[in-house]
Amino acid sequence: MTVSSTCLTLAALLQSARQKLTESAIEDPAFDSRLLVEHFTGTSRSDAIARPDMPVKASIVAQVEAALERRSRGEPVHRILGFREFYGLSLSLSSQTLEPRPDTETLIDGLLPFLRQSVTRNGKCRVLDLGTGTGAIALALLAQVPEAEAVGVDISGDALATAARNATSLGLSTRFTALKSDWFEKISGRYHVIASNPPYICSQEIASLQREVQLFDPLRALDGGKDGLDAYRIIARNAASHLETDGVIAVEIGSSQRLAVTAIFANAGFCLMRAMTDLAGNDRVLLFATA
Ligand SMILES: C[S@@+](CC[C@H](N)C(=O)[O-])C[C@H]1O[C@@H](n2cnc3c(N)ncnc32)[C@H](O)[C@@H]1O
Repeated sequence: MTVSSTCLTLAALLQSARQKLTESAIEDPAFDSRLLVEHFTGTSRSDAIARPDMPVKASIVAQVEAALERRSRGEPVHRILGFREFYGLSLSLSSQTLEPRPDTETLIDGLLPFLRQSVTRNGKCRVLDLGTGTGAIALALLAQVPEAEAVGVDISGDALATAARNATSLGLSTRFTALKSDWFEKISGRYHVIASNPPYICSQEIASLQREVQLFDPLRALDGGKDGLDAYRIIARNAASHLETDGVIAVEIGSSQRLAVTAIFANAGFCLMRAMTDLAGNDRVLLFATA
């Protein structure tokens, strides 16, 4: 059965949407179809239980149908919705922003104690988020620590516009500055926290990524150069000039990069304070301080 652009009940729409995504071999058809139907119908999970016979207008059914078509062709569900949740915040996406991943929330968990310590010690905390994308890291930290301020750097003007929009819609714009810069090029001053989830995939591995990632996440957000480590070398080389004495650097890494990234930062004069794994138990975040 395919979704047709006629009036349907909510239950029938949910069922046919799920069936379409199952037939298209989408990995989690139940989850994705529910997200799309709820978004376009303005309903919630409880409506599906309490009001299964609720009529859905043909025009809304048509919107769901178009979204299912996009999903069937491989477009990630959050790209279709135009937003994704990150650390409890709803963040708008654009074509030049990476979709923030749940694994990156590990970096927020690792950094929050340092932001709070810095506020206790200094009355403030200045954060530099290198490669800010949607603003995910900076905005999640600002939302948790009201005394903190952040500069979000990116090389993509489109990503910075998206990050600034997200800051405004979350009521965080007075503490967030979006700055176009090639890593540290336009950075002046010192920060208590330098955070980054840089591109870290080896160039030659990009072609073998999942099609959702390869086709819909921007290449600039993924490609870390020949060995995937280009951005870490730049960050490690420049961090000392922009870190407060008792400051902390936190980087997200690929699951096989722990030793290589630790060596890059050690050579630049930093010691590993903490290594953290993600929800799947893979190495994901490293925190460094001045040695
Ligand atoms: C993996 S994405 C991370 C986005 C976001 N911080 C997150 O965690 O969801 C890497 C980001 O680095 C940015 N980037 C790539 N090269 C850059 C450069 N030379 N200078 C500044 N930002 C850069 C990309 O545009 C992208 O937004």
